[in-house]
Amino acid sequence: MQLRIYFNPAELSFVEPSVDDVYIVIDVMRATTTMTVMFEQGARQVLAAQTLEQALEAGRKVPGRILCGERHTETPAGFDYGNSPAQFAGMDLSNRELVLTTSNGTRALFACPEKSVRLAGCFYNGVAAVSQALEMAQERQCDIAIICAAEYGYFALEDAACAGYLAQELLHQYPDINIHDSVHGAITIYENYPPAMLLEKAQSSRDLLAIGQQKDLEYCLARNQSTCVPMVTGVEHETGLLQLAYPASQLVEI
Ligand SMILES: O=C(O)[C@H](CS(=O)(=O)O)OP(=O)(O)O
Repeated sequence: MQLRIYFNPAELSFVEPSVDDVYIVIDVMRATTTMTVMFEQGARQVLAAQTLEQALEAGRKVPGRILCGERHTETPAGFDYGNSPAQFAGMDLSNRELVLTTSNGTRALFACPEKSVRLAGCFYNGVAAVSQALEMAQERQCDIAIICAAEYGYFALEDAACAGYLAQELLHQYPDINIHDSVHGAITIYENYPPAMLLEKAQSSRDLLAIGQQKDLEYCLARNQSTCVPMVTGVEHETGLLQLAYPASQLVEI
């Protein structure tokens, strides 16, 4: 079994990513942290949309869906909520369906091979995400890839550091895994930029602080507070949105 890390979803277009591998997509600030919190709060399903139009259409099709997301951190017109994990942590989402479109995280899910196993990982669910990925990779006898969502196509320090954290945990759980050069790089980044340092140095932290979202940072930078691991379970045929569920008993297609 091999582990590779992609620091930017665009790297996938230079290789032939295998549809059989298990992909952990990381967008620490904030999409994959937000998804994890949504399921913690009881959500039945989260539908990831690439565009605002797709999200609005999915909301129109099924009354009762909650429309969430952002563009440049702002809640788009016609949406119910933004992309704040702290806000969702205060809501009862029992049995609700949410539609989510964000600048980087939801797009990264779409960048992975269609029909591949995709898990949403972050500091908040780190150990659980790694355990789930490992279990699935062992069952399928496949490799694991960690995809950093990055920031508008640019390297994002917090995603790379989180990838290093997950890789360290994976090595702890399965020391025999073969690691690619990218893994050494990510672990070095994590060792030099643990969450306390990311709070100060990561551009995304500074951006969230500037708009008064410091509460979000408490969720995004906290390690292992959740055992929820959102997973892509299929595609909604009418809209093309990716369906994410947790727990596995709610799996739709895969
Ligand atoms: O909502 C977020 O934090 C970001 C938007 S931005 O990159 O900070 O402008 O979206 P995400 O897709 O969660 O990275």
